[in-house]
Amino acid sequence: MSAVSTPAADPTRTQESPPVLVGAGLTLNYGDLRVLDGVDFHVGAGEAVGIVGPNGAGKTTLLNALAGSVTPDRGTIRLDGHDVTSMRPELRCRQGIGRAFQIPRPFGGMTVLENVLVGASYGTRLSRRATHRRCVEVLELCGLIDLANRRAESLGLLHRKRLELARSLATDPCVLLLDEIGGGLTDAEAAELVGTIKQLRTLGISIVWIEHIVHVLVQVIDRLVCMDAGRVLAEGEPQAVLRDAHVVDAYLGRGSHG
Ligand SMILES: Nc1ncnc2c1ncn2[C@@H]1O[C@H](COP(=O)(O)OP(=O)(O)OP(=O)(O)O)[C@@H](O)[C@H]1O
Repeated sequence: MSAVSTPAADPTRTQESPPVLVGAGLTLNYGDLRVLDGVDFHVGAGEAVGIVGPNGAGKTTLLNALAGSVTPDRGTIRLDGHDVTSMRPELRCRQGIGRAFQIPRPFGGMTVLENVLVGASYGTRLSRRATHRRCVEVLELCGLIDLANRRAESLGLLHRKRLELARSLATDPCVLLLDEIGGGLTDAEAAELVGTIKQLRTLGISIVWIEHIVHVLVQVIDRLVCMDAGRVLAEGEPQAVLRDAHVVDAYLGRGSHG
């Protein structure tokens, strides 16, 4: 790994922001292809970590492993100190790992509010009244309250992305995993999305965000991780990582980012 890595990136650190979600030594193969190769990753309480890297670096697979939709061949994943390596994704969701996907797939035939209600009913154990209140809060936070009764499939891309975010927030996550949610947005729309994600940070939610639109990502994150070929190539203070010669060579120099 590059020398950019800082002591603050040590998963054993015990400063104000203790690690909430930790992956240690994560290795995963698809047949002969090693997609994750001994990845150590962590995000602290209230911390926002960005992940960049060239296509095929293993970024989404890392998120899949953290969320539980794939199980690593080796390594462990801990949430709040508890081993969740073998825990199914729906149970991890109930334990506080929320996820928003690159391509929003709202439930068709349902309104915006109903979509968010599904997330809240599924991910939390709140009473009916509290669930409804939570959904209203989430819709307000995501700028969707005025569209609550609109059919989800009638939304434009930005609002679909907001709904994707709202659905995952409705599950009451302590860690939110975001996979290229800025993709396809105009600069103005991406700026709006940044505003929303900054608001989430004020609620103390930890964020892990894979994003090729680096200038958008760096407006939000505390720490940047660059992956290449299933490994962590560099991590640390975002601008320092972006200046790192290995990162420039493996990622920025290839022009694969947005
Ligand atoms: N289910 C799968 N079966 C076989 N190979 C897979 C599978 N999922 C991912 N891969 C391969 O694993 C490698 C890493 O994929 P991954 O999607 O994690 O990369 P990524 O860094 O997220 O890339 P991108 O920026 O293009 O989304 C790629 O070579 C991909 O083709």
